[in-house]
Amino acid sequence: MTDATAAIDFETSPATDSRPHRADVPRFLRSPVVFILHYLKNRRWLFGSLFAVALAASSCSVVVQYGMKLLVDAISGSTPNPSAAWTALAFFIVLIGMESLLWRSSGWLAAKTTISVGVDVRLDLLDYMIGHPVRYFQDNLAGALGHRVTATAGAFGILVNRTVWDIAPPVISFVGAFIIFATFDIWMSLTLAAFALAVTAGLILFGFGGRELHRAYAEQSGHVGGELIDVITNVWAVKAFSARDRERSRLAHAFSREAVAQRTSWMFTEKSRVLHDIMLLVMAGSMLVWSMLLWQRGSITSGDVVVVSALTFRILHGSRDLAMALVDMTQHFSYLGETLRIIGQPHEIADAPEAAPIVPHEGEVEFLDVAFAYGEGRKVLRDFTLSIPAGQKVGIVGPSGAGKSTIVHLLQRLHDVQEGELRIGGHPVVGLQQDSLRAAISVVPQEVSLFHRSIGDNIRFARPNATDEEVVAAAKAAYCDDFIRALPDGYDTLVGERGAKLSGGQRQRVGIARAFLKDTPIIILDEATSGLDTQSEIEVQSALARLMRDRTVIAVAHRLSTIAGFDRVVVVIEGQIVEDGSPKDLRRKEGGIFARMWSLQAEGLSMDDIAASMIEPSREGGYAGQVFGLGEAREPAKVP
Ligand SMILES: Nc1ncnc2c1ncn2[C@@H]1O[C@H](COP(=O)(O)OP(=O)(O)OP(=O)(O)O)[C@@H](O)[C@H]1O
Repeated sequence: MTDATAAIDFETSPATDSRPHRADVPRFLRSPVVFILHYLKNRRWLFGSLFAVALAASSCSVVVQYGMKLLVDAISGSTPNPSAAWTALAFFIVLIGMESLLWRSSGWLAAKTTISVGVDVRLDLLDYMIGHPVRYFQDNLAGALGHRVTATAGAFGILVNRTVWDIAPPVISFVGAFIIFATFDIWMSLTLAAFALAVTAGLILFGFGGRELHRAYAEQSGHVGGELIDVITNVWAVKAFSARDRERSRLAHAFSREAVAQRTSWMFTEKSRVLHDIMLLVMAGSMLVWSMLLWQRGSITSGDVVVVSALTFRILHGSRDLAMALVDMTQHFSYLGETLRIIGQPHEIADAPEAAPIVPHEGEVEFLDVAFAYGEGRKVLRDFTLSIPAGQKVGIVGPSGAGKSTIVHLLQRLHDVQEGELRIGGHPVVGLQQDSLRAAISVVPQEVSLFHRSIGDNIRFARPNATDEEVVAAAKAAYCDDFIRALPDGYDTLVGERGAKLSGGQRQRVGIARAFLKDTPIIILDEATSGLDTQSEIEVQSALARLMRDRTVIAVAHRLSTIAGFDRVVVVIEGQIVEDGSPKDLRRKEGGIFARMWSLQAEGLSMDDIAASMIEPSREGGYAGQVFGLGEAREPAKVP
């Protein structure tokens, strides 16, 4: 992270003690202009030098033309003057050398500045982006976001480089030519100005006309890129369904649509070149004729004719670069604006300014009258109260959609509660920094998320400063050590994309090893053993049993057998606790829901089959929550 990022200036609204805090967006992400100025200001001396050197180099290139005029005048006059000719030549050569030196210096400065800003931009955008909730990454594809971050860094470089190399030189040439032409004919200067402005404006207008074509090509190209990646990612399905030819012709279709869009966009650029060539011919021809007439009348020298022709060509060539640069820059500018709109949205969940960097050491968890809904949707949790003393192991069970995962997500503060309060170790979670809150919780999810790095690094991800011995100890505790040592490179073996080279059970155990290494007072098991075969489940269960010792555990479980040994089971239906007690007591409870779930699962029914068999459809035909025999159980549950 750069200093700039570290000092990100969050304008904040006054925070209250217990309400969630919504931070405003850092200033530099608010508009493309502010964004660009932010990075220019961060390296003001380097960028200042870059622009100064570029202006000096452009000026030099105009003066070089003047040097040529002096040389021609010295050798072509009626009385040749060798000493003036040699001086003019020396002046000319020195200027050419200076111009090269200045342009090369500008190249060096541009490389130094834009490359480092490219690093900063990517880190800053990534840093801010990671603060968005998980839902944001579900709504915006990961590949598209990654591409946007990289392209934005590129866009900044293009905007700077275009300004330095395509805008500064023609503008300086124009100003220089205007001054030089004015020394022999002011009307010539004014005509040149009018012509150059008309050519540039005409080309810009024409260029804007093509924006839609270029945009259509960019869209097609992005679409085709996505299709190609989709096929490669799903190569298993392509092979399994013998779909090679089908997919090939599907892609051929997409490629040819892209080719049409590309050709149209390219041809438009060619048309603008033709237009420019015609303008160049008319203007350069007129200026040359005009200067020749002035020379014929003896008003100007041969050198003046040379400088008029050289500068006219220079300006006209520059005008095309200028027009194209301006069109291109507006496109990059709007891309930047779009990126800032997507990435620079306010964080839904942000640390309050006074949030404490305290890592809770006690594993006590309290949900106090919590209500929660996703967006404007129905309430997923209502009047939800649950107190879990430190060290207790609680299983949360219930049908699909009951709100079980929501409960554990709220605990990690992936969302903020809308009513009530959530406390961990006695601290309201909204009063803690998110990083310190999460440092107190280890999560073993159903799908452990692994990086395409070595298996050792993946375990160490939980605690980057852990020693090799600690990593191995965690792996041993999670029953991973044996299988890791059997891998070709042991702990250095790369695990493949998202851990593809490991089995489901092995991935789970790596997840458990991470939790051992993180060593937190609270453990969340989010359906950690579903989807495993019996052998894997036995291994994972043994690892979990060790992990859970002396910690608070909250486990979302579909298979009731996995929580049979827990201290407590909470049955949740439609966001409310309907039963709460030890698994032993609940299993024995006459007519109890858990007892019926248990016996139905023993008969081989899944949790959803059980839920369906226990919920009676309402008269309207939907499930209105008419849960059999839940009248008493719907009373707020008591902590055992
Ligand atoms: N990100 C989300 N945006 C909108 N609604 C959501 C989101 N996540 C969950 N829901 C909804 O909230 C309700 C509770 O979901 P939750 O995932 O907590 O249930 P669950 O009990 O864990 O279900 P399952 O056992 O199927 O995982 C469901 O109706 C679900 O559709």
